[in-house]
Amino acid sequence: MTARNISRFWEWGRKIICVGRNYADHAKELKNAIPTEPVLFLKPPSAYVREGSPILVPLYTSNLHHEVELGVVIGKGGTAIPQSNAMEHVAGYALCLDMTARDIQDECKSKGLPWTLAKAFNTSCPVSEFIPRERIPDPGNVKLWLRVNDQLRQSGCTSQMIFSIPYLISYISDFITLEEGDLILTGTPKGVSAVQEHDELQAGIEDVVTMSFRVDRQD
Ligand SMILES: CC(=O)CC(=O)C(=O)O
Ligand SMILES: [Mg+2]
Repeated sequence: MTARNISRFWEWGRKIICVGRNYADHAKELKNAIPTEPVLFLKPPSAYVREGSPILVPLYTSNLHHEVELGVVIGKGGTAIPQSNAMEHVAGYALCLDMTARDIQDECKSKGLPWTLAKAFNTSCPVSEFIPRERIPDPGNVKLWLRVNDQLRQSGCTSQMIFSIPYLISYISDFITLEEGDLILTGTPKGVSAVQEHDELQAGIEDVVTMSFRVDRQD
């Protein structure tokens, strides 16, 4: 059997675990309380989309938002991982978008319903190429940016995260066993806004990676 290559983790069919409200400035812009514990939700592997394929706007939303986030790719699985060992479980990183149907999320929030249709639809998780861990020696201090049609919309630094990457790995693994190939989205800084059909999204981790996606309406 051929060994699977972690650099194509999106093909493995593993979990995508997302952290919400991990930046105070973003929690404030959506008038959410600053969390005292990480807010978690999931996307299925069918959410992945790679450069060259479009982000599809679901037919049921009229307010699709971009959220640029640092993704952490798990290289070694585990349960109840101590914070002190957490970084040993990281194979690398990816730049990710947590595409969000904000109108549907608002409706779900007001009804006390889960965010699944707002967050987990097909193409809701655009990802960059795999970034080996050596290329980001300090993941707690990298700059993320996102432009829509060449206009800067998001610019933030992972130093603003409320919960650090080791804390998140440890916290998540207490409840959900982490497996090799899982991806953790670590939350978005402020500046989220709506995208439309035919928009061009560009995002980057300063000095490390850039990626581009076009937005299309679903047939
Ligand atoms: C309010 C949200 O959509 C939470 C989220 O995904 C985030 O990144 O923050
Ligand atoms: Mg998010």
